[in-house]
Amino acid sequence: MQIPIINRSRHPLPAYQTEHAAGLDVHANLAEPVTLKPLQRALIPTGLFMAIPVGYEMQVRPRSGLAYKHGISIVNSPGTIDADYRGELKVLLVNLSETDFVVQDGERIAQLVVARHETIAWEPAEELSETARGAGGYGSTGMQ
Ligand SMILES: O=c1ccn([C@H]2C[C@H](O)[C@@H](COP(=O)(O)OP(=O)(O)OP(=O)(O)O)O2)c(=O)[nH]1
Ligand SMILES: [Mg+2]
Repeated sequence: MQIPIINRSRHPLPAYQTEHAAGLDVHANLAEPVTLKPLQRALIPTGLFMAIPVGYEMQVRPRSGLAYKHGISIVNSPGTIDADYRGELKVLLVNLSETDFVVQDGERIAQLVVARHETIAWEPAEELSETARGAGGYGSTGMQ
């Protein structure tokens, strides 16, 4: 699938790092580094603008390496980019570690996954079909 994109950053387009990767790594586009103190969050610009085809969404997901090594995650993970959004793609990073983390210009801060989605219409009902689970949840089947 092709997705129209405008790149106003100084960096390459988001790219798959391996042949069958699901996510395209996206770069921070910063005039200067951003320091995230513990539990601090920041909206990191990418300089990218795109037109996702109708019927698809883009998910903005954390990178596991940044999460494991530095406690960097995404507050609204997975972020949702709508097909009708034409603004700049931004990534809402949060520092969940106990030490400062510096986001550098050009750093691969997140990965983008494009997924198909349904558009539904509600069908108001008085009763729902019966199932073995019923209303059980939140650990109702046990923890092991
Ligand atoms: O991580 C994200 C999440 C969202 N967006 C952009 C694209 C998305 O289409 C738009 C709105 O996102 P969302 O619906 O999650 O936010 P909202 O708080 O509901 O804002 P709105 O009222 O504008 O929909 O913001 C980003 O750039 N990065
Ligand atoms: Mg919204």
